[in-house]
Amino acid sequence: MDLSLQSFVSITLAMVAIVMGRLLFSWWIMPNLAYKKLKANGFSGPKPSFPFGNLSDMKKEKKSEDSSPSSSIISHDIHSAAFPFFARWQKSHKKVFIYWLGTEPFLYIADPEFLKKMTADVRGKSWGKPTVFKNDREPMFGNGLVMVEGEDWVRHRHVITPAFSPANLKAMSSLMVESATSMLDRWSILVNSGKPEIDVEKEIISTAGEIIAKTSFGMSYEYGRKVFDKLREMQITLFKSNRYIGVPFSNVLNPKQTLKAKKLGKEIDALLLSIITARSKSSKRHQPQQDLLGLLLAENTVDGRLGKRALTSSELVDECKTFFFGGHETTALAVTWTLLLLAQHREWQNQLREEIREVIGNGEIDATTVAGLKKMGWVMNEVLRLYPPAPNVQRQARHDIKVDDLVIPNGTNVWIDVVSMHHDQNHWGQNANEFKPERFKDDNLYGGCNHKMGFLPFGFGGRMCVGRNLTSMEYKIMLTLILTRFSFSLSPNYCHSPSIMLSLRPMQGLPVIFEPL
Ligand code: HEM
Repeated sequence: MDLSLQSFVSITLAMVAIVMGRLLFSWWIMPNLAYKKLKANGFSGPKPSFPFGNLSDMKKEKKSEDSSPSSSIISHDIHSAAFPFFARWQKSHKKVFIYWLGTEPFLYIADPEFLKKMTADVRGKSWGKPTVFKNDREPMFGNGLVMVEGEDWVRHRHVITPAFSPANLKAMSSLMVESATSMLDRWSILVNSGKPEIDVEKEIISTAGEIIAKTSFGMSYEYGRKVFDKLREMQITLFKSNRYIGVPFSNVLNPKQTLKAKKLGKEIDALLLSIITARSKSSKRHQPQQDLLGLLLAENTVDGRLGKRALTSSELVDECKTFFFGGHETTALAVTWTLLLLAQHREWQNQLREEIREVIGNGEIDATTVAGLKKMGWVMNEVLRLYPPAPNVQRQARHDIKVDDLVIPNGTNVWIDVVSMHHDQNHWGQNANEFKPERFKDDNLYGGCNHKMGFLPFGFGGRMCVGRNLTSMEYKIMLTLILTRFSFSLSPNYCHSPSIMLSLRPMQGLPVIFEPL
């Protein structure tokens, strides 16, 4: 071998060794060090295997659950349907244990008291989000509020919170009424033409998508509709693929989808940037637009008040995507699950109609009037308890956290099982799995749960959902409009299969039979 070939081979071998060493370090040594520290606290958990961790078990169990013959029986005791593996592991490892997503260990928590002790002294800016999810959901959230951390999170939250103030939300109610009314007009045409059965899940998700696009970046704008269509396409592309979160090179398993999502991501960013640039120019001459982007732009530039804290154009792009992905499906699923429960409990349809008559009568449906619908608020809370659209909350520790005499080490991934806590009879009583909106009558915040961390539909602490008031308004507007136009019952074709696809959704849709009032 001549000298230059020899040195080429040695350099190549050295580079391969460095790459292999780095991979070994990040996929084997680091996770195992983290695992050892966590395990030193005495936590147990299911046995993982490299490189899938416990994912194979999780996927297998989900499949067998989906094809269960009992899936047509309607039970609200859904934990073992939504998370069969967690329900099974809880039997051997109780409510706090370690499991693995690929090469990443996670601390699983379904015990509100443990959660309270662990989170009491950690401020919003001191929480991180698990790196595996940040990577996986990068095309959806980028550096938007859901994923940013530390001082950046404080800066983003500062600019964004005022956009969701009651006064600003009020201005959005007419957009909601408009979109929901055109959905119901479509339903009326179907019902009147002898097709009273409608799969409401798809309908409501697409209407909520339209509403969030209008309220986020203004669909009436030149590029608004295009952004909306591409955002939906990206969502389908990302979640159609069989995903192996935490497994090395998992993106390579679906190269086509990964490339398509990347391409769509770039196109969406470019379109949103053109909207932002056009708006920034015109807002100097006109009143700010009353959608979230318009409000953020105004907040960003008021007399230079925010100075260095202002969001950059690319951060604003990520926030628009965050509102779309974080805000429409969750809200739509809250309405969808409500239609299931109200179809089963027609006495509650009547009670809500009665309340609408008393509170709104023939008046206008808007932010102020729907705010007076108290019973509807109990129903919303009870639905979010039984069928939480965000079925888990994830965090990553950014420093060591003490829980009594245990230490949860810096870097620990945390997975909080909201579905389990919302159905726990130890905290909600014997009727935990029954639909009883009246439990929120005298305890609007906690529904009589005996633990303050037992009801977390919108998360907790400083990082609690920023869009919860927008959701409450949209939910009440949609439901009021539906209840005043139709009564409804469940179709015999409905198959009860609550499943997790990022959100908690009815896997086989929700066919409902409508009768005009
Ligand atoms: C039923 C509807 C909704 C549910 C169940 C829901 C649930 C959640 C949950 C569980 C979190 C995580 C909180 C935590 O980590 O403790 C969250 C955060 C967030 N949500 Fe929502 N959400 C809903 C609607 C919305 C809407 C309508 C928007 C915006 C238009 C929105 C925007 C966000 C944002 C930006 C965050 C991140 C907050 C932060 O980290 O500071 N959400 N939401």
